[in-house]
Amino acid sequence: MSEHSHPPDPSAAHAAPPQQSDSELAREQDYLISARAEMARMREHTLGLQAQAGDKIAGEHLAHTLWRRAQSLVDDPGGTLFFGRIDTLSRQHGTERHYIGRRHISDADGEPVVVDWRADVSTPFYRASPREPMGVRLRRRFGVDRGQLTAYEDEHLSDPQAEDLSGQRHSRILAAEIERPRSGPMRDIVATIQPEQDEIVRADVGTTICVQGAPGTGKTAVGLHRAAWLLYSYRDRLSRTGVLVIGPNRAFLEHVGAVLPTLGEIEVGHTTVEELTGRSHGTEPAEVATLKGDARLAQVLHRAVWSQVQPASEPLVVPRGSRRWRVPEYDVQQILDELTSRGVRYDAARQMLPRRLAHAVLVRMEGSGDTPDDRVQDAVARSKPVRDFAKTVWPVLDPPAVLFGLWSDPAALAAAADDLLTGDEQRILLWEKAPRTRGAARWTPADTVLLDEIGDILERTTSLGHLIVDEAQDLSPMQLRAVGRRASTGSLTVLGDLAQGTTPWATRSWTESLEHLGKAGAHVEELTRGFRVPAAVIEYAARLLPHIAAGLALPESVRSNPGRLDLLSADGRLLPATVAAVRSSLEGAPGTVGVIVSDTSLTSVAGALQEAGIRHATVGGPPPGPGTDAGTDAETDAMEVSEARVQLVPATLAKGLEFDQVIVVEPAAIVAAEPDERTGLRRLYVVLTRAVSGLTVVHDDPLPAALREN
Ligand SMILES: Nc1ncnc2c1ncn2[C@@H]1O[C@H](COP(=O)(O)OP(=O)(O)OP(=O)(O)O)[C@@H](O)[C@H]1O
Repeated sequence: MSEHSHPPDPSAAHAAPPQQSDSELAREQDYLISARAEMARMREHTLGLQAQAGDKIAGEHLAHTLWRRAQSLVDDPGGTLFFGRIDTLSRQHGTERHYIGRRHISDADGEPVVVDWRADVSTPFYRASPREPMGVRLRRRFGVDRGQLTAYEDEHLSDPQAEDLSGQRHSRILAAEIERPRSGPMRDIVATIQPEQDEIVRADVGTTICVQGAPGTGKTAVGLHRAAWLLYSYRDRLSRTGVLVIGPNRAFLEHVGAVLPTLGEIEVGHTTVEELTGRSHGTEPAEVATLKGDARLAQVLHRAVWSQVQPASEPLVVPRGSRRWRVPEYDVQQILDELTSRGVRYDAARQMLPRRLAHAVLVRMEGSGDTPDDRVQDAVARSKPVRDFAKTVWPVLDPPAVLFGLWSDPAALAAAADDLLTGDEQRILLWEKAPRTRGAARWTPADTVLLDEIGDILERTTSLGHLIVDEAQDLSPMQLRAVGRRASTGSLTVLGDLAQGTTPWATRSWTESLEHLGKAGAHVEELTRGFRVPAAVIEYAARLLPHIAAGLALPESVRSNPGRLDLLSADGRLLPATVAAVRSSLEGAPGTVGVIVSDTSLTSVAGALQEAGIRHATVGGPPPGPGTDAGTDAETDAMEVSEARVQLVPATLAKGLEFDQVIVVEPAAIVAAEPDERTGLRRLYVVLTRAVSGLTVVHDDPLPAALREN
């Protein structure tokens, strides 16, 4: 690699002054200026277009599309329109040069000035290597600061002497991006997507991929960029069928929610797994929730629904004029048997029943010499005797009624659970005291997943085009089924880390999870290079791995900064020591400071920070009670999490988040807050791996033994 500009150190590449003396850099800067002018021209052109359509609604739609297009062409003077360039040589096209940016820009003749990073021609920018140059002679990466190009780095890939320089250790620009202190919500990584990540991002639309990866290996980033790439590459299909991102909680979605809009994709839904299946009000012991998440429940529910179809115990009798037509029980039963074995949903079959019964009546009419036509069949199907008969043998159901029946009636549960659940298991599922009506039932989160399953047995759930499921290791088999049925005709990107599973029902194997998702056999890819956590911190956290997920590969930090790790014993003064650690982090470096505490210590730590005058916001909302930041400090209270440098984080909401510096308060309490030690240590592993620059562990109680081992 030849480097034509010299940022003082890797992490300062963004701040390096423009190299005005370098004529090549100046030429590239001129190109950027002309690209900006072309983009302004494109915007002017779009603004000048009139929305002319056949009718009012089409006109409004077109006007909205034009407005959105004009919005997407607003230039951000603080950013750059391209971050890379490739010069390629092919027999077909000769020498070509492409500038790679976040969006496509063309000149007045329609010739590309900047190509979208998602276009096929951009692929070699991410994947080419000296071993496989993909026709690339030159790959150039640009250093950028406040809208200016500050540096560039070249790789001459067709040079047989060239070494493989794709790793960030060799690229200051790449290193600078990775080492950048974190502040605010997650950003896109389009300029620096790595080859192994790019393979996942650009996998074909029909491909379901499962990505196992240690903390900070870029799973979330890859999933979001995959969504953006899919929408670009299959726009028509996916804007019709939809793309949805599913994350563990709202705090996580706020952290990642800006990435897709920055990439120009505003129509991707973001939801939590709980929101996916509806609101819940009740709580229950982990043991019960775990059982409700067991895949056997799918069969129990299936039986509970289909057993509502009653055996034909009476003939169908339909009076018409002076005649009474009679369909005997065994003929009715044949119709019921045929409908139950067709593989259609309960409601679809129920709706077919009246016509089937009417047909049986018509056959009898014909048998006695009548010549009834379709209208007669319709009339018979709609007649009261047929409708009443159909309703009796094939009742209308709704999910709450079915679940209410199971949880309140031991006989009903026993009939459906039969050989599937033990007597003890059935006992813990039953309500101790059943609510009087199903409207009064306080459904728990696990119940809502079961209601969703019943809903799907009754009526097919609409499938989307693509789903990105993050932190998927935490989903129960029944939750996985709920996600999977929303991708039954689409595909999935499943992201997670077995070592970070903190629910009682966390998955043990991706093979199993994929089966529950309805995508058995889908490819599992492992990412092992860590872009967030520096070596000193990841090595410390990895002491927990043998206790939480033996067999998983140690993550390899690719950060050149080894990071800072401080273990502080508080000597009985936990809160003052925490405050001091926060102060020192604030003074020591720029970027966010995440203070991660056990959920039960949230109030006391919030009080201590506030007393010390440290402005902060609490992830998930301020804790209740006096002496906290709720209501007592208007300034703190009003602060958005995304704006706060100091963020107080309950350990249960830390998953998926990252902070420039992290202070973990009292690890023993974080472990003890979980129902068992393994889950506690997994929670600790999650919180210890949130730091980009430095980790401080403040403790009064002894550290968990697993962390003391070396
Ligand atoms: N190719 C890359 N270039 C620059 N930064 C990257 C790259 N890949 C990942 N990162 C950064 O590394 C950090 C971690 O990424 P991300 O949150 O996607 O990891 P993760 O595997 O989902 O982590 P976790 O399992 O801890 O939630 C983010 O700041 C992300 O922007």
